[in-house]
Amino acid sequence: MKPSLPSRPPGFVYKSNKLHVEKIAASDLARRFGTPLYTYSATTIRERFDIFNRAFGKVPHTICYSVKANSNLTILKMLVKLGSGFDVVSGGELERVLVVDKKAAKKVVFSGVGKTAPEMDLAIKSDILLFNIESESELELLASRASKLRKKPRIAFRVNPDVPAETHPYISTGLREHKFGVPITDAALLYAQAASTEWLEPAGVSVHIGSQITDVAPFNATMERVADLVRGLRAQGHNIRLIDGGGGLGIAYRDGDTSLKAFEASAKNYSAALLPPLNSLGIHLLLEPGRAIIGPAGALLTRVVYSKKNGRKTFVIVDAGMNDLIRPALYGAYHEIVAAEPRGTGAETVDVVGPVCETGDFFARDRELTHLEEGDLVAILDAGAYGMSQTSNYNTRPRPAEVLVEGSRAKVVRRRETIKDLLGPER
Ligand SMILES: Cc1ncc(COP(=O)(O)O)c(C=O)c1O
Ligand SMILES: N[C@@H](CCCC[NH3+])C(=O)O
Repeated sequence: MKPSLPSRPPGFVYKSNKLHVEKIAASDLARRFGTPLYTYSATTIRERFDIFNRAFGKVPHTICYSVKANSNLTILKMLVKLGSGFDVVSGGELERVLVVDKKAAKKVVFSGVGKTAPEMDLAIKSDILLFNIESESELELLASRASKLRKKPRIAFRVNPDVPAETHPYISTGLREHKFGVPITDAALLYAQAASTEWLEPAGVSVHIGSQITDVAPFNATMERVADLVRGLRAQGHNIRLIDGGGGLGIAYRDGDTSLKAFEASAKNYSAALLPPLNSLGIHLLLEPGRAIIGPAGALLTRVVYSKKNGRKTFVIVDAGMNDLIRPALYGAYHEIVAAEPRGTGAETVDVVGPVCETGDFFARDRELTHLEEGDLVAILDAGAYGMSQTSNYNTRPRPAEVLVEGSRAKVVRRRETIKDLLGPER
C-alpha cells in the first residue's frame, strides 16, 4: 500500500478512511449521481483563483481564465462573480461566456490560429477586450470584418518568442516551429500594417509559450523579449498598454505538495518571474491561467467493473474510459488514482484501464495501488482541467455528469448524457 494517500485539500481529503469531496463522501456522490462522475470542489476553485490573483498584488492586472481548461457554465459563472475575465479560442467558448454574462465580454481575449469570419463578427459585435492575432492573413480578414461592421476592435499580435519550455511537446507553443503566433522578429512590421488600416486599434502584445510549465525561468525570458518589443513599438508611436502573458503555470500531478500553501508559493514564484521585466512599462497585465485554477479542483470518480489477469499483468477495468479523460492516452499524463474507501489489504501493481477498444485506453500502467476489488470506487485526481472539456463520445459513450460540491451541498451542473442525446443529430 502507498505510504500515504494523496489528497487535494480543501476539496479532496480523507476523513475516517473515506475520500470526501469537501464534506460529502465520494461514495455518497457516486451512489446519488452514478459513475463515471466529474466532481469539483467550489471552495478549491475560489481559493485558487484568489491565491493567483493575490500573487500579482497591486500590479494592474486582469485574470482571463482560460475557458478551454473547463468550460462548465456554472464554473464560469462562479469565476465571473470572482471578477474573472476569459480567454476564449472559439466562437463556441465566447458564446458560453456570453450566455453566463453578456457584460463579461469586456474582459474577453480571443486567441487561436484559425478564427473564422463568423467568429470574428460575434467577437467584434460583443466588443471584446482584445483580439490576439496570429497571422498576417488573420489581420487582413479581421480588418475587413471590422470595416464591414464599422467597429474598431482592439488588437494584439500573439508573438512567438522562440523560447523553449519544458513540457510535453504537444502542449509546448512558444518555439519558432510551432503553429502559434507570429515570429517576434516580424512584429514591428505587422503592427505598422495594423495601424495603417483604419479599423484596427493596436493596443497590446500577447504571448503564450505552452501549458503545464513548472520551471518559471522561460516565463521570465519571454517577458524580457516582450518588454523589449513593447518599448520598440511605443517608440514607433503605437499606444501599447496591454500585455497578455498567456497561461501555462503547471501543477503538481505527481508526488507534489498540493496544499493551498504550496500553490501560494508557486503563484508567487510565477509572478516573480513575470513581473520584473515589465517594471517600468506601466502596462495592464492580462493573465490566462486555466489548469492552475481548476486542475486540482476536480476528480473523476469511476467504479471498478472487472479485475483480470492476462499473463503476468493485472488489469483493473473501470467504467470511465479515454473518452472521459484523455490526458493519459494523449500525453502519457500522470494522474494520482486513489481508492475512495481503501481496504488496507496490501498493494498490487496494476494497469487501470477503461472499456474503450484501444490499447491506449489507460489511466495508469504498472502502478502500485492499494488492492482494488470489483465494485470499488476510485478517484482519478487533478482532473478538473482538460478533463471534461476534452471528452468525446467515442465508442458511442455518453459523456459523464458533472457535480459541483460546496461544503455539504452537491449540485449537478451538467447532467449525464443519454444514448438518446447521441442519436439525436442523425435523426
Ligand atoms: C492561448 C492560451 N492561453 C491560455 C492557455 C491556458 O493554459 P494553462 O491551462 O496551461 O494555464 C492556453 C493553453 O495552453 C492557451 O493556448
Ligand atoms: N489539453 C492539454 C493542455 C492544452 C493547453 C491548450 N493550449 C492538457 O491536458 O494538458
